[in-house]
Amino acid sequence: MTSAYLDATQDKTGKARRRRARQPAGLRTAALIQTLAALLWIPQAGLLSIAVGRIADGGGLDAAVWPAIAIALLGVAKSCLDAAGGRLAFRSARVELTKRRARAVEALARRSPVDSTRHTSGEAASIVGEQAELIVPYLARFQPGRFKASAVPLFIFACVFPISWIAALVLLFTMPLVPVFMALIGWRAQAASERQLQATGGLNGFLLDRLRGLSTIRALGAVDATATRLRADAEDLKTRTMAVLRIAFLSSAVLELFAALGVAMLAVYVGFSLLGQIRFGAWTSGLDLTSGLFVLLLAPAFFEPLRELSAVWHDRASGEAAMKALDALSEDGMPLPQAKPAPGTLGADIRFHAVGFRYPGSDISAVENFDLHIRAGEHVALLGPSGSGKSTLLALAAGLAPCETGQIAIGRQPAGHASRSRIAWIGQKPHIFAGSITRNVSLGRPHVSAQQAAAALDAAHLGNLASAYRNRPLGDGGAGLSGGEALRLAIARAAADPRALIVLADEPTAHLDIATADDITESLLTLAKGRTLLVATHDPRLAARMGRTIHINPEPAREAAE
Ligand SMILES: Nc1ncnc2c1ncn2[C@@H]1O[C@H](COP(=O)(O)OP(=O)(O)OP(=O)(O)O)[C@@H](O)[C@H]1O
Repeated sequence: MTSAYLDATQDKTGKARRRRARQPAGLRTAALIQTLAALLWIPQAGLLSIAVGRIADGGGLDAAVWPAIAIALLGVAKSCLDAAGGRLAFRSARVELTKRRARAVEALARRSPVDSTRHTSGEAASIVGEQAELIVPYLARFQPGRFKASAVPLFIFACVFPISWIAALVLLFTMPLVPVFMALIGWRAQAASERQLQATGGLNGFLLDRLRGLSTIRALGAVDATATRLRADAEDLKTRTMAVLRIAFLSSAVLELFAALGVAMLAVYVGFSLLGQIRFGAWTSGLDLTSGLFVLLLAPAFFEPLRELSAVWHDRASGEAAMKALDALSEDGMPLPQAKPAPGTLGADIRFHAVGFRYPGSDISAVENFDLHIRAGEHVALLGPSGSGKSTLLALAAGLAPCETGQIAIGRQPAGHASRSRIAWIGQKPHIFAGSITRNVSLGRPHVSAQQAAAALDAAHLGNLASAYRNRPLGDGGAGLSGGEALRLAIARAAADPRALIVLADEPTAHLDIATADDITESLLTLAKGRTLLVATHDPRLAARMGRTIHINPEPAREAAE
């Protein structure tokens, strides 16, 4: 069986290109098994016609015993083959889905977190978790169904033609109408399914985003506007889902109509032939009961695979749309730096050499030709106006995005995968997970023990809070913690990791009152003892506590040792 579904692969330049991929071997075998099961109806129908013919010729019930036993045995074999084929198809489809999901998740994990062209989290979760499931019925039911629908009618046609050319002709003329109409409908179904999946992903993304920002929405009185938008999106999704369902029902109705017409025409022909009213169409003088019944029994079986195919026709549209969405997720955007580890130790000094960087889709460089050497154990502040590229420099040093020009070395290693394990990052808005404080500090890292997490909490002056929350989990997004406490928790996360030789902190004292800011500064300095510290800040009090301050301007950076 030839290939039939789309696949996205990466060429050398990282661009995704589409090609037709071969079906998994399991699906091809499953299609063959299911087709064989359907073909067993031909000998069953033959035996049934012979048995009825013998009884009608006065042979009595005895003449029908052996055919009846053979029919029963064939029936058992048919059921077993059908079940085995279905099972194999389902398993192969799930394996294929897992492969595609893994590919999409790996591609997502390869992308830089600072790439704003990434899919929204809600949309990605919706595609990987929910929409991807639509691939299973498509592969497990539609693909074998299509093979069956192209093979079984041919065999039945080959059996009917030697008995009656007119019956074969009826089948021949009614059959092509079915695929033609289904193709026409399928065309629209594909577009409708894509629109529906887009709406589902969009709604999920919107919902997740607004749930995260619920307190902002409430605080600024935007609840009504958000609810109205949500209602409009839900209505839109409903309309698109109904469009898909309408097309699915229409395709089934069209097929049932043509199948019923074909069977009815054959029944009329066979009936009148047996009554002796029609004497043409058969190769011999006319149809007898055995051959007439055989043709009549095969007629529904001729259309059966096509009817089954129409029942799963909309699976194709939604399955291919889901594959497209999953493949789009698998496309690479701005990758995390993947530089191969160089010989030599990681070290704790940072060297920026002629570093330049531009965000995807932006015409302006966020950082241009930046040079700086930070010695191991040194504490440095990056000071500069908003938008001058301080956070970007920190992200580049953390190996969260590749430099466009120049390079950054951590010790003797290029900033990237290897160096990330040596760096602790304290972001502007640390994410606090729902759960215990200790788990929020250890984050499940195997090299961070419960004792290290407790010591880090003490060092970040969160010991009392940790005792108060011993039996109580923190709420979603850090509900229950003040802004200063959330920042201290982020400091504790960094302090708990004994492998982190370098600490990067992005505006750790922003939006805090002077007393809390001073407190955070002290915690940061305690954490950074014996480690390299690079802080992006607007806070002159924090900068004054560092060993050196680097002033950054949007123009080429200038260094001022203080
Ligand atoms: N993820 C992003 N995608 C696209 N552009 C971005 C992204 N993050 C920052 N920028 C742009 O890059 C430039 C530098 O931003 P950056 O956040 O590094 O500045 P900053 O000096 O840290 O600013 P602030 O002090 O306000 O935090 C800005 O023009 C900003 O709009």
